[in-house]
Amino acid sequence: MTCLSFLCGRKVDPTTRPSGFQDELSGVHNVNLYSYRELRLATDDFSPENKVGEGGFGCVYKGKLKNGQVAAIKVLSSHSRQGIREFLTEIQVITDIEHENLVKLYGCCVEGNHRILVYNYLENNSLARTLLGGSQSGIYFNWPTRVKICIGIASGLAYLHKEVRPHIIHRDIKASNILLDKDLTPKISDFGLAKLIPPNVTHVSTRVAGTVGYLAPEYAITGQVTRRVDIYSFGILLIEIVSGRSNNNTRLPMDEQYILERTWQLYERNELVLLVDATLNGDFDAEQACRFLKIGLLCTQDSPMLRPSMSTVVEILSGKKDFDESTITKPGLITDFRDLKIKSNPKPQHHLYHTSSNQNSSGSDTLDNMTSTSPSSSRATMTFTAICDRSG
Ligand SMILES: Nc1ncnc2c1ncn2[C@@H]1O[C@H](COP(=O)(O)OP(=O)(O)OP(=O)(O)O)[C@@H](O)[C@H]1O
Repeated sequence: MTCLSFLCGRKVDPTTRPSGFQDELSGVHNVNLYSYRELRLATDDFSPENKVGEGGFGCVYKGKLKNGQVAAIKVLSSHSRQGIREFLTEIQVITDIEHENLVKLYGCCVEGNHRILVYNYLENNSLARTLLGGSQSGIYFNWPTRVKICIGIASGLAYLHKEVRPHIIHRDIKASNILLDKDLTPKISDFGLAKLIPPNVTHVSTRVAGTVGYLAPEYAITGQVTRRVDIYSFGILLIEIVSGRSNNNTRLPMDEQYILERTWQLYERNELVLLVDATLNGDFDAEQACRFLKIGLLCTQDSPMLRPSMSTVVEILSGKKDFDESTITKPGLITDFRDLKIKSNPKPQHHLYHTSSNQNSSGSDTLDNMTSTSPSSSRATMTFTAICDRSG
């Protein structure tokens, strides 16, 4: 492994180098650069036995690096233009960032057409696969563990939003992007869609990208990204963690399928406790659990300005700060913008809440209209144009 600044630059064959690579990384220093050979050796030539998962951009392998570190080695699909863009963003955003609740990027490999990211290896997979993925994982998430996970994710996000300069908006907070280490400490991962917010800027306008079910309505409509977009997604995730179910479950009766609608119904009936995961068998602090669900509602309020900042959320979750329950207003519900259409190109329009039959492990569709993915991608990523059609 070579530890280099990309400014000094290790020479990469210009004929095979991904175009724009050095330009885009011109501000990134101290990226560890691994040779392809080292990563091949680390993973026993990327053997299927070492494969630990697969996402939209390629396979992930467990491997042992030359220095003895165990790593997760994410090999990006060589065909995917989106993969290159997100690969670069990931490096730009999280190189040099360290926080207990953020995944650590050890470095990358850029050799010929190979583009590989190397992370610290996290033993207990993602929340989507474990907590929301049924009982097969064998992990029991008791109530104190869930509390720790919720506060950990909130702390990681608060750090991105407030501590890091420039501030970072993640844009794809969801259960499959929360990995768990051996102690079930949560680590936010997948910074491929993240946006850096320059000083004194309140929002950045982009094309809509994110995951249906976690997407803040105002962002889906306007494409304006603010930190409140992450806060909305966090609110959904918080409710998922307390309830142990994913945000959209089509096996449930119609009026229970969308978790946020269900939470609001139960809140209005003063029956929030019914939403708490039944697998806890009543072994939880009911007052705290209902409080967490109400914080989920605070974070998903329709008006972005009413959502608390992530640092406030950390304080409320940890019981250091109170909030006035009577201030909770109606959440931004998918049903409120049923006529928001997502136009897929070149196929006919898809409603936001029914984008496609392809689903990722958390049961969510991923939207990203920046570019198209390789045909082999397992992720439901398509070319989209968001249009707001209120004419019915
Ligand atoms: N640092 C890591 N340590 C251990 N396993 C990991 C690590 N990173 C990823 N994985 C495994 O690889 C799988 C795929 O991860 P990846 O980030 O590529 O995609 P994803 O987030 O699951 O899906 P998508 O690309 O659709 O968002 C994860 O579900 C997890 O099982």
